[in-house]
Amino acid sequence: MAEELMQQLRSKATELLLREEWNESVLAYSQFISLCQDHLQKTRDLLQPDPDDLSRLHKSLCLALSNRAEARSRLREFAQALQDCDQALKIESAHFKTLLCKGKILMSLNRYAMALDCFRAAQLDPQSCGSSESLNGYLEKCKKLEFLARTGAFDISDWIASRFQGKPPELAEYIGPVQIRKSEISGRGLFATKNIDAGTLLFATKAIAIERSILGGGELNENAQLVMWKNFIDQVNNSASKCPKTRNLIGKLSSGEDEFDLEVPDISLFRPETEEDGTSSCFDEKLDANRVLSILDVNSLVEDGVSSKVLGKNSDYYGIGLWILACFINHSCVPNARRLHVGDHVLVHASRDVKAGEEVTFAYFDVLSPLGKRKEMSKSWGFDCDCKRCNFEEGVFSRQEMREIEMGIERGMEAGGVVYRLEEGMRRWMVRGKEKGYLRASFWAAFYEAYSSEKSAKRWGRRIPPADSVVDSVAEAVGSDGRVLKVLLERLKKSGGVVEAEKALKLGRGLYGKVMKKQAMKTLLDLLVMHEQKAIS
Ligand SMILES: C[S@@+](CC[C@H](N)C(=O)[O-])C[C@H]1O[C@@H](n2cnc3c(N)ncnc32)[C@H](O)[C@@H]1O
Repeated sequence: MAEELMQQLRSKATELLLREEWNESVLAYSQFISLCQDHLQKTRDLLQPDPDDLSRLHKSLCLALSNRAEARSRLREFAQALQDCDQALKIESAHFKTLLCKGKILMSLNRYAMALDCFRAAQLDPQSCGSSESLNGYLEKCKKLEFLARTGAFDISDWIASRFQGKPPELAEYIGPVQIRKSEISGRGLFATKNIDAGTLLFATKAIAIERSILGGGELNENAQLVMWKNFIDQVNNSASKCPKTRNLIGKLSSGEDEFDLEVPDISLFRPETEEDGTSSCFDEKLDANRVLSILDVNSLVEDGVSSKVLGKNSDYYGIGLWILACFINHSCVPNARRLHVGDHVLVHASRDVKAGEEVTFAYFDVLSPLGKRKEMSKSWGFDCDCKRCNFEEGVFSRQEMREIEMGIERGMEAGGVVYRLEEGMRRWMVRGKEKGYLRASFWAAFYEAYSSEKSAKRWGRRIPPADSVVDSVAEAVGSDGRVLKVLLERLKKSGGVVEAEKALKLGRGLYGKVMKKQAMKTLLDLLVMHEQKAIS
């Protein structure tokens, strides 16, 4: 009787699995597994259990656990799916299907080294011959990702060479020379553990959740943004409910209050290989819905896709996401890092040379803007920026002459005139070195306009500084930026020059990172100029 019921349940579960009805299939397998375990226990309790019966039941149980793992992995319930795999492998340590399933789950969780062990073990199973093609495919992909996760040696050259056609390249999660420490800016921050040169990848991480949409203008836009925000919150909650580790990590993020008291998590916690540490049990009490909202408010980032940005495609495109490790980076108006979005990954690299022990910062908003505008933007982020540039500029912007320059801009003063007055002012106020770069960055719009127009360049001639020295000082102060690089590229196009070409490549590395070969970088820089020209015309 029990045998018959088991047979029926097994057929039903298999059918549901084949029909890809994952939830129902999990339920049916769970019933079958429980019956099978009972039956196994009863058979074992017999005075003389039949070894064939035991072996048959073990096989059935192993296969059912393996199939339930497959269904659970399709539902992205990875933790439970892994438990099923481990139970199945306890019964049959070389079970091909289970090893393949476990390898795929571990790969989805970015635990490449462990996934490789599974695929290699599966290769030893004689059953693997029939499925060798897909197994070899996974094995090769996993080897590549394991190498990337270990070395951070990403290369997106081919994708750029194809003008971002097709899917973005497959990337791994990687953590480079950084650690989390208490920050003098606020709460915790990310710090360099060694000297790093511009373009070096600091880390790459995949989003916990991303919600993307094409938004139109007006009221519709506002409604669509609300819907997006709601979907995004649902996605985050969904990820958190399915993975205790994700839940635990989200719980470590700032909700914007009492940042000074927040614990400083060890960077190893963010490595995909690190198992859940058990603290999640007390976690649910802390992570209520309001807290999730505050956490997302403080930590979510707008996606800045390199492909759409460079090609100027889909200007209405909007994506919002949560990239956990990036959440520990504080803002500075003199940032030393940038982010590059490729697919669902964010790659954070140094945008200029960074010293060991220096805090890694990126810009939450446009830092090529004057102090007043930056203060507004920082307020809307819920903090008052207290960086050295803001502190320095507080003093300078209170000068009467500075106010006159700002008023001149409002009244439509010619860009060359603004630049001239600012440069003259800096000479009189004895502003030197980096601080010159700060103020030039604040008035970048005027510099940009002055250098972009032939008429202005002719009119102001030597009374305004040469563009390349301004580009150098702004890049040194605030790191690489597409608009700054563009001025250099325009000059390069007109007058050539090896030094300028090298300088442009260095700025390009600061802007996009070292994740592409020289030729691909040149292609990207050409695309950048073409897009800017289109945007201007
Ligand atoms: C994404 S978190 C950055 C990491 C955060 N410090 C932590 O301990 O988790 C953003 C929050 O950090 C703080 N923050 C970031 N940059 C700041 C700055 N320049 N000045 C003051 N507070 C800043 C603000 O409270 C902001 O809401």
